[in-house]
Amino acid sequence: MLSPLEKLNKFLELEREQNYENRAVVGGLDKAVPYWEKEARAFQLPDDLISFVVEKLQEYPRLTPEQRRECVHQIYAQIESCNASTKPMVAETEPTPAQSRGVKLSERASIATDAPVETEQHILRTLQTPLHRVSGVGKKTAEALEKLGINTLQDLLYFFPRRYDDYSRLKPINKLKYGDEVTVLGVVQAIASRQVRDGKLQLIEAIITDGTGTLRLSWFNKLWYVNRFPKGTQVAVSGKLDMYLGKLIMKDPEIEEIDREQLHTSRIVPVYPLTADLNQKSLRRLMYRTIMQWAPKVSDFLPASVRSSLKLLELGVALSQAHFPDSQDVLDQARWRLAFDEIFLLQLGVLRQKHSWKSLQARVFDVPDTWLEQKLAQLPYELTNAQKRAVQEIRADLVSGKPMDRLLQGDVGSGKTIVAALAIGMVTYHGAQVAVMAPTSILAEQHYRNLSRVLTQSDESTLPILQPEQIRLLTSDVRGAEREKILNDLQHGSVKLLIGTHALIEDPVQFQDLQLVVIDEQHRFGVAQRAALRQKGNNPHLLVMTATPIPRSLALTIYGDLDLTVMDEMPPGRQPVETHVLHPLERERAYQLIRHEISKGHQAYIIYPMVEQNENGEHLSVVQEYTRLQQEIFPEFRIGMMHGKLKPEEKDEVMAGFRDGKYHILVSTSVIEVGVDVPNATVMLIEGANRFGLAQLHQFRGRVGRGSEKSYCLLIPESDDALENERLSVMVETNDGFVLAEKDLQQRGPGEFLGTRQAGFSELKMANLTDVHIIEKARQQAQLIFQQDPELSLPEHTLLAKKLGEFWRNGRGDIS
Ligand SMILES: Nc1ncnc2c1ncn2[C@@H]1O[C@H](COP(=O)(O)OP(=O)(O)OP(=O)(O)O)[C@@H](O)[C@H]1O
Repeated sequence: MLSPLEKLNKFLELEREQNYENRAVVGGLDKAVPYWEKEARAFQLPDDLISFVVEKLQEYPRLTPEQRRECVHQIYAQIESCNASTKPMVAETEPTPAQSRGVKLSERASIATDAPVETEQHILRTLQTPLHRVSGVGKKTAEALEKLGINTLQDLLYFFPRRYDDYSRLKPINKLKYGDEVTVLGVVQAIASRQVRDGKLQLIEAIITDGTGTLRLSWFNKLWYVNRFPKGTQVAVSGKLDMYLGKLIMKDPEIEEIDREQLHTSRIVPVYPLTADLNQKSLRRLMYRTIMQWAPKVSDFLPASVRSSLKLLELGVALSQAHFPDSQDVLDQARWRLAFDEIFLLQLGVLRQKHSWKSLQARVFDVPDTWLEQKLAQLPYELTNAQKRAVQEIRADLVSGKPMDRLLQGDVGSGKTIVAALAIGMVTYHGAQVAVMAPTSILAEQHYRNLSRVLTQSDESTLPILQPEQIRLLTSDVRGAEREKILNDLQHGSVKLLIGTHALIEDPVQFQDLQLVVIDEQHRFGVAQRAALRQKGNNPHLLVMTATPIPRSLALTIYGDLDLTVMDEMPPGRQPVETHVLHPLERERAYQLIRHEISKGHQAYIIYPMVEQNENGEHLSVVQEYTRLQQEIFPEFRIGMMHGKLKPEEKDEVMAGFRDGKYHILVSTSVIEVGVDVPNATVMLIEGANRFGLAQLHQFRGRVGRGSEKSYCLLIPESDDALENERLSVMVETNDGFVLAEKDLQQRGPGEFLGTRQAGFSELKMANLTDVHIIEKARQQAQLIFQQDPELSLPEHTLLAKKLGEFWRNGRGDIS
């Protein structure tokens, strides 16, 4: 039997669909209303809801179609608000088939008649309900949403539109002009398909009308549109107006069925990301119901002081408006508030992380002045002022009794290795152990070689700090007996310095006395991985190194838990690398420059974006080009080839060969992006340069110009696309890594800039890490709260503490 709300809903649905014939199912209005009213009272629906609906339905027959739609909308809104204040949209038990069948308002109403009174706790718990248990969300929809990472009601509230269609700025059809790019609303008057071009193509044509005129639409090969948008469907179409036989036409427009009820509530309509199993219309309906019911109930975790000082929208309002905005202005405010939340939580977490480390005790590693002076005197060069400052700061950290948390940021070639080596020396001087973690095995191998050379007495340019057997390399390629021996020696303390990839975090790796962790970060490890490696010791000191200069706004956000040392000075004698963007047809000029440099005794790199050609053979690849270069272009030179698919011994052999001058040219993929140090190389040719970000190109370029010889970097994009070349021309204009990083961040956004492997920003849905204004405000507020209540134990911070834990667990993996 249908409940009163189900009956009303059925009636309204038929009304909405203008399905007058079927209205007989629920009887005529004059009969339906008194009957409905009686039943509604028997079901103890709230009196005010009943009288409101009855009053509205009685007006109904006298209304114009436009007013009727408004009336239906008002009834819906009233039921929504009534539902919202009395019961959750959630089935506390598994839904019955009737409950999971559709999206009926009434089902929700009937499920929850005996729902408990909602406390804050209850709401928080309910928001964690898995979607498949939410009434009105079918199994298929729940599964499709799960694919988008949306598992609970709360996730749904934070599942923001991809874009918005602003129907408040619509043009009526009779005002359209040739060339306009517009969105038009109308009803499909006719739609049909026919075969054209000897049956090779299906042409679909439709006519829509909005009462002011008609507009013709056409598509090729979208046969399913004929069934998807039959006559009478209310649609929104977007595209550019063209002319055909003197009449306006929109060719291949985007088309979408429109919910009239939503157009009434908001003229700026959200467009959500979809998967194959979701359609915009039903998803938007689900979102509407969820938002209307739940957004107003969400408790605001931001302390009132923060909200009022920044005049932020209340959280519930911000969530509703971010989905169904009343105007562009409120939408902007809503997005600001939600972006602020994300950065604020990130900053607050970072401050707590720092506080929790700083409250720990760490071992003191003091070295006598004479030790340091003696080591520095053994170097073949004098440290730059920036290097000296970095060494002093690290030395001060190591005697502070608190764990060091330092980020050493220095542009390519600024000499970070020797600074790290001295830090390692200060700790191993006392017999303790050090771990160095790098993001790739090539880089780990490079560090192993460099640090082994610098730290053991192999020639006059090195520091006799460790014996060669005290330094070991551990990557996933090191296996069997060799691995066992390393792990054993590490546990017994005879290995003092272990260098490797994230293999170091794995369980079997046990140190006897780990006291310093050095991470060559390249933004590729998240806070969680740093913490995991740190767990291997007893509050060890931490030094993070990065060669990509990070714009300040970003550094504060992602590395706010670290103290910062910037090495902003290059060793003396460095000349800027002369950079040119060449047309693909000018490749021979590049080859000539390479020949010329090699004839002077120098070496060259040639970089390709791919290891092997893809199926279409579109992109130049290392393997094919290596053969061509060796046979046709440079038969007189020895060429080495390097890419990630080589075996570790092969990589070693190639790198060592290039360093020792056995190869004149090294052709490689991006594996040599960072850390490779061969000062004799003076030319870097980058093919497919358009496929790399500016910061990455700068890293490549940093492989040359490492000595005092003049060096060159040649960029060849795959096409002569003017825009692309414009982007690359920034490389010609500046050698300053900071400028390039800022540009890169603007061009590609933080996700790309930081690299796909960056762990930890999945919780940033609204915020853009380039928005310095929000970052500054969020940082100030986070600092204020943190100074007041570092443990977030005041009653007004209870919700905030909870939210913070949730945010960091979901997005960044850890917070203590
Ligand atoms: N103060 C200095 N004077 C002269 N040469 C130096 C000085 N410091 C370092 N070098 C040399 O500069 C080169 C680059 O140093 P290093 O490899 O440490 O750079 P880096 O900062 O690690 O750069 P990248 O991030 O590109 O690897 C090395 O050949 C090193 O020996």
